[in-house]
Amino acid sequence: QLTPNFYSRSCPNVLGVVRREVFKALKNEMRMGGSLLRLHFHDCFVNGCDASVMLDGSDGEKFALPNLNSARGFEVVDAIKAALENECNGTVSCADILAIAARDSVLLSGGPTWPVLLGRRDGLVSNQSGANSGLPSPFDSVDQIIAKFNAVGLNTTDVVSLSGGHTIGRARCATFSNRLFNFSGTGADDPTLDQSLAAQLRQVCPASGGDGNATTALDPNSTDVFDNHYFVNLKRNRGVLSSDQALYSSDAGQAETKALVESFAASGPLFKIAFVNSMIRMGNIVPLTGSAGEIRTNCRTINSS
Ligand code: HEM
Ligand SMILES: [Ca+2]
Ligand SMILES: [Ca+2]
Repeated sequence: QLTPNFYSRSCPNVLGVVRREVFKALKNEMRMGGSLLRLHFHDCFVNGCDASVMLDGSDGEKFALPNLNSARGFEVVDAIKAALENECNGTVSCADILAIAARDSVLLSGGPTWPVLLGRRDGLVSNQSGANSGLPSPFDSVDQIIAKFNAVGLNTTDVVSLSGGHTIGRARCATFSNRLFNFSGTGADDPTLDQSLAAQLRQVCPASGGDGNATTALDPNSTDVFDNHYFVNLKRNRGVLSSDQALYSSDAGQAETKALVESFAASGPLFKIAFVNSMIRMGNIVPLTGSAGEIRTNCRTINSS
């Protein structure tokens, strides 16, 4: 059972310390807000929110396809952890750090805030395979993505509201360039991709050669601001990932996701309320509590006994 007051006696400044470190990181690079939000998501979907994503080691989640050359922000988490070890050693879990840093990243990007529930403990294992099978892919259908959310206890509303996390951050060409050239062997672009955006994206991701790691904003024209513009984009066929656009355009019986996109596009406040609600639900995915797991000293390694 998580609670917002978990550290009120053992580490009363925890929230201030994390806020200060996240602020520093975003001042240096606004994109880090997106990277930290995504890290919490990738943690919670694999073995629950237990900081498994943080563990080093060649069979760890960091080497799974959705994370390799993609997940970022590990050094910022290290800095937060070091500051907290200084403040109240052996007390705050890496899993809770990821949850607070995600909340602060959203707030400092102009989004909503909420009381973060705390008291998670850190897990002892991290496997590539769990991340490969549990994390949604940008090439998944809406039905496949819903199934992966259902598998961790989240619903279709959570799929759409949390996809709104793509209102900030960036994506590499490798994750969407299949939409730009000879889409699914049709000889043309993805028909659900706006032509002028397609032309823009082809500048970033040229057909041949170029830098496969080049990136573009997931929410063109509102990159660093946590707003509902992402949903407005979807209504204009301006979603960057195929999995984004499919929430609105999929003809595979997804009237429900389309209706949710419509309502979040129409109302920023409605989106923000739904996002907060879903973030709390995501942060509750099978947390280790009580004496399960441990409080890591270094987020990258389990404690030696
Ligand atoms: C619904 C299924 C989802 C899919 C298929 C998906 C896929 C992706 C992909 C492919 C990228 C780009 C990665 C790269 O370029 O290497 C990305 C980035 C991102 N995702 Fe998602 N994502 C999903 C859900 C979420 C959720 C639930 C959140 C958080 C609430 C989230 C937050 C982000 C953020 C903030 C970025 C940008 C990260 C950065 O700039 O470092 N995504 N996502
Ligand atoms: Ca995890
Ligand atoms: Ca935005």
